[in-house]
Amino acid sequence: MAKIAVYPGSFDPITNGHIDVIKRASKVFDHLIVAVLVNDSKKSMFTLDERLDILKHSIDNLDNVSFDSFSGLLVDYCKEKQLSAIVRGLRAISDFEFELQMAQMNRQLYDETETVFFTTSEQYSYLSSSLVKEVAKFGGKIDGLIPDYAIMKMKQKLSRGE
Ligand SMILES: Cc1cn(CCC(=O)O)c2ccccc12
Repeated sequence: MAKIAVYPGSFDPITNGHIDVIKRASKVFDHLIVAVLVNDSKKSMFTLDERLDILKHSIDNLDNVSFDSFSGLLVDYCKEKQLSAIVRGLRAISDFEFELQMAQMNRQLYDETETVFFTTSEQYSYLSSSLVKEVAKFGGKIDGLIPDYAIMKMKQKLSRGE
């Protein structure tokens, strides 16, 4: 039975740290779905379509990775697709408390899909999408932190004052 995993996130935008996790997880699972979480309560810089577009342009060389979006409970998505695992990335110990809480709640809700953690390369351990956006907003250099396509889209958006 093929082992299919989902890597959920807001990816607003994707960072090179996320990509590091995606590359690592794509080597472990038969197929990896990178799924953008639709969360209307959270103000995002990029729309859902823009985030999916950036993802597809940023990860075009892994043939066992696909893209999707979902709203509602992650475990309902896992149940519907009969997924083996939820992939989550860890940057530093500070990520662990929240991730452990999510993993234990998800197990309580649906104990058929395991949460599997991948540690990102230490060169990205300080990276977050929100910090990158903050730096970009003030004209700071973000080359090497997020994919070039994402940089181009972010510069477009910032130049429009969005
Ligand atoms: C950018 C980024 C955020 N996180 C926290 C979880 C998330 O929001 O996706 C990561 C975990 C591993 C690698 C990179 C990241």
